Amino acid sequence: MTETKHNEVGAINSVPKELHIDGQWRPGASTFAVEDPSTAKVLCRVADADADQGVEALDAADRAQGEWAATPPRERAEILRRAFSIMTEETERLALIMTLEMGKPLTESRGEVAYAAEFFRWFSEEAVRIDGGYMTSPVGGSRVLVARQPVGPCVFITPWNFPLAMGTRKIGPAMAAGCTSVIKPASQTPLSTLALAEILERAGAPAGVVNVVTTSTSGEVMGGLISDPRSRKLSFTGSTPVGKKLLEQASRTVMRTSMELGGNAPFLVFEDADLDAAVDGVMQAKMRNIGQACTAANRILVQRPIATEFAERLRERLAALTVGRGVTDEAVVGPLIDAEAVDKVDSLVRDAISRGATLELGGRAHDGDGHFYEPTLLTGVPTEAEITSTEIFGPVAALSEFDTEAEGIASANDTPFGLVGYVYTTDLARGIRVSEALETGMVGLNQGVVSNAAAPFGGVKESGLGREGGFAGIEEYLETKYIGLGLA
Ligand SMILES: NC(=O)c1ccc[n+]([C@@H]2O[C@H](COP(=O)([O-])OP(=O)(O)OC[C@H]3O[C@@H](n4cnc5c(N)ncnc54)[C@H](O)[C@@H]3O)[C@@H](O)[C@H]2O)c1
Repeated sequence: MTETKHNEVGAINSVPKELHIDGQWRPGASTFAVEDPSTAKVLCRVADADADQGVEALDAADRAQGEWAATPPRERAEILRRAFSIMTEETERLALIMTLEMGKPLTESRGEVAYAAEFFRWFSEEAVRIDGGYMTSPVGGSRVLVARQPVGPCVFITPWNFPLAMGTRKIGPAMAAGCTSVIKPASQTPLSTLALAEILERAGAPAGVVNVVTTSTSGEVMGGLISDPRSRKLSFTGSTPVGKKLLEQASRTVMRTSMELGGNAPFLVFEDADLDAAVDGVMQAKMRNIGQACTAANRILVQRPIATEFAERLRERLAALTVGRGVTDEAVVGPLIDAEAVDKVDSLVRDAISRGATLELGGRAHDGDGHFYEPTLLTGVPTEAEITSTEIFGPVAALSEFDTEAEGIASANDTPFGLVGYVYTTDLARGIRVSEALETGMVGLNQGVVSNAAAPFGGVKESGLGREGGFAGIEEYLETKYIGLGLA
C-alpha cells in the first residue's frame, strides 16, 4: 500500500490544541490524549476543560449575544461564506485531520469536508432571508406584527462519527440566525472542531460568537451549562440514552432542544428491485463511515424469492474490500473508533450466530494494532438476535427475509427508532406507498445516502426531535414574537 504524501504530523501540528473562549486560545485545567484508531497510538494531547472553564465559555457566548444578534444579516452571511471558502480550499488538510483522529478513509473525509462546508454556504444564504409577518386578526380586525428573533446563546454537543459536519450543521444555522454558542466535540475527535474554530476566526467571526470547550469529563462540564438559564437552546447529536439524560437536564430551565439521536435503519429490498442498484445501496448505506453512521442500514430485509442471489452478490462485494488505514490512497475499510467498539460488534455477531444466523463472511477482528473489524455478512438473522435491536456501528451486514409487502413494512417499523429507512423497488407506486408507511423522518428510495444541507435531516420516535438543514434548520434558532398593535 502506498502511504499518501500528506504530512500527517504537519496536519496535527496545524491545529490549536487549546480551548477557544472569547476569541482567545486558552489552556485547559489539564490535558487528555487523542488517539489514532488505526494505530492505537496517541496523536497529541488537547486541553481538558473543567466545569469553571465551561462556564467561562458560556459567559463569553452570553456577552457576545447582543452584538451578534444586532450584526446585519449580510455581515453574518459573509463570515459564513468566507468560512465555506476556506474549508473548501483547505479540504486536504481538514480531511487528513479527520481521518487521523476518526479513522474513516481519506476519500470519505474529503466528502465530509464538502458536506460540512455546504452547511455554511446554505445558511449564509438563509441568513439574509429571515422575515416576520404582519396580519389582520380574523376576528375584530386588529393588527399583529410577528417578529423573528434569535433564541440566544446555544450549547452544542457533537459525536465522534462525523466530527466536522455535525458541528457545521449546528454552528451554520445558529450564526445565520444571530445566535452565539459553546460547542463541545466528542473527546475522541476534538481536532476537527478546533480546526473549524480557527477557520471561523480567520473568516472574521467576532470573539465569543463560537466558543469551543474540549473535555474528557463531558457530564460534569456540560451539565452546568445546560442547567444555566442563560443557555437558551441545546442541540445534541449522539446516542439516545445520553439524549434522554440531557432532555431531563434541559427541562429544568425549559430550554429549547434539538436531538439527533440513534437509529436502527431498515433497508428493504423488494423482489422487483434492480439488484445491482440495491447492492450498491447497501454498500453505501452499510459501509460508509465503516458502518458507524446513525443512518447505517442496520437491518437488511430482503424479499424471499431474491434473498439467496442478493446475499451472494453482496458477499462478493464485501469480500473484495480491503481493510486498512484510512490515510492510504486506496479505498479501504478503516478502523472502528476504539477497542470497545470492536468488542461490541464482535459480541453482536456472536450472539446472532448463537441464535441461528449464518456467518457468510468475516466475523472477527482484523489483525494489527488498530481497532479493525473485518467486513462481515450474516444471513437468516432472527428477530430475537440483539443485532436487530441494537445499532451495530460496524461493517456488519445483517440480512433477514420477508414475504409480503405488509410483513416487510411491519418488520421495518418494529423498533423504537425512526431516523431513516431505505426502499429498493422498480415499482414507483410501491416505493411511494412503502416510503409513506415507514415510521422514519427520512427515506432513501432507491438511494443509499440521505444527507443534503438543503433538506431537513432528522428522526421521529426515539431518533430525535427537530431538524437540521434546509429551511427547517434555521427555524430551530429563531423565536417568533407576537406584537399586538393598538391602532385605535
Ligand atoms: N441522528 C443523527 O443525526 C446522528 C448523527 C451522528 C451520530 N448519531 C448517533 O450518535 C451516536 C454515536 O456517537 P457517540 O458514541 O459519540 O454518542 P454519545 O451519546 O456517547 O456521545 C455524544 C456526545 O455526547 C457527549 N456526552 C456523553 N455523555 C454526556 C453527558 N452525560 N453530558 C453531556 N455530554 C455527554 C460525548 O462526549 C459526545 O460529545 C450513535 O447513537 C449515532 O446514531 C446520530
